[in-house]
Amino acid sequence: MEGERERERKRGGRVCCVCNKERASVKRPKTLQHMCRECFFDAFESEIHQVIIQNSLFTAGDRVAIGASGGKDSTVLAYVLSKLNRLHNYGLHLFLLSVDEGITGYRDDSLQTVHRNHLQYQLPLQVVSYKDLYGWTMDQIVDVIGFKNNCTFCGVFRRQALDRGAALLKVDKLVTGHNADDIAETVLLNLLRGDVARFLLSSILPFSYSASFSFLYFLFRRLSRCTSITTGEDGPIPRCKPFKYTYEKEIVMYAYFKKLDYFSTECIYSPNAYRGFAREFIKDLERIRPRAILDIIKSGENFRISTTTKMPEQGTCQRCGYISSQKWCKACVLLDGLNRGLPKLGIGRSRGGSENGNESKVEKSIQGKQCGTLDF
Ligand SMILES: Nc1ncnc2c1ncn2[C@@H]1O[C@H](COP(=O)(O)OP(=O)(O)OP(=O)(O)O)[C@@H](O)[C@H]1O
Repeated sequence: MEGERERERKRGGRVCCVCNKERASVKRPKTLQHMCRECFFDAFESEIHQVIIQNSLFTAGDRVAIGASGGKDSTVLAYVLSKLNRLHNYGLHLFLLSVDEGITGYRDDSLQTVHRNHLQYQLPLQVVSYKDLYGWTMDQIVDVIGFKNNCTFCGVFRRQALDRGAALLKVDKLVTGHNADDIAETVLLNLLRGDVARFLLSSILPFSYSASFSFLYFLFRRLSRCTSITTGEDGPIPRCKPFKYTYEKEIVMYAYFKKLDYFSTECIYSPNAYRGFAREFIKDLERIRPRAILDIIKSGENFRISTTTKMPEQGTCQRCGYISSQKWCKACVLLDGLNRGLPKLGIGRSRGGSENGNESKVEKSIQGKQCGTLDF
């Protein structure tokens, strides 16, 4: 063993810290360990397996839809989940589920990747489109709403489209490729948008108690939801994030070394400077201290809603039957605005006319969702 290390050192390289035989060709971003490719693949896959087992994400026989965008995260997820399913006999029936938002020059290209993945991984594919479900493509929505609030429409519509596609496939669960960086980023963004410090301060003043309480309630609800590995258990289809603890850099490395076929262009309608800034900030922290990503997730997890807090009652939308705590679901409110030529109606700019216009000021102030939040 020592001889092997010595020989490698003389050749100017390092030996893999796991097998102690092969030349290390990877420095794991999460642990900074030097590993050979095969040991990196093993470590990467077995960590995801542990997350799946420890969190009881699936039950044998489950039908599971993988939200497939053609990007690196969902492509690696489809590949790894198929592999683990075979290797550990999970007994899952896996499907690819794609939402075609109708974004020319972006989603049409990435969908071609998904079609190839469907053949490469031999997984059945279901595609649902905004055009079929809502009568509008994102290109058409951007024509009327512009670039500023289009992510709100896209996020709300995608969330529902995934549920509708999952219902068509009759699946028990939906998994998405949200990774540790995405989750840390969302925790940070929710804190930045919510201005916790100010609200914590005002919550000690009696006259502003109820406003502060409702604000913290919404903030904590978002924080605990965005860090939960499984969400939507009270909704139509539970959603899981098997990559909750998987670093983005490692997903990219894995996809690169495995030569997986994925699409890597950013959405043309989502410049989102604020999220980009949070992303850069997290990458800077990671450079200094790789654990920072996991620590931020941990902090988000620690914001829990007290079990005595009254949750809003979950009902169904009177228009389309989708789950909603209001008379109309958010997608119907947005659609109503679009169809009436008042596209800003549902995004908190105008209150007029909406049958659903009884949302509190507090909820409105935090509902401007950006593309890529974990709320879709
Ligand atoms: N159009 C879509 N159809 C199906 N699933 C989607 C779609 N867009 C996003 N998702 C799911 O949501 C996850 C996170 O989406 P996000 O928009 O944040 O993309 P991302 O971080 O670039 O992920 P990816 O690399 O998989 O595109 C994706 O990994 C995928 O599982």
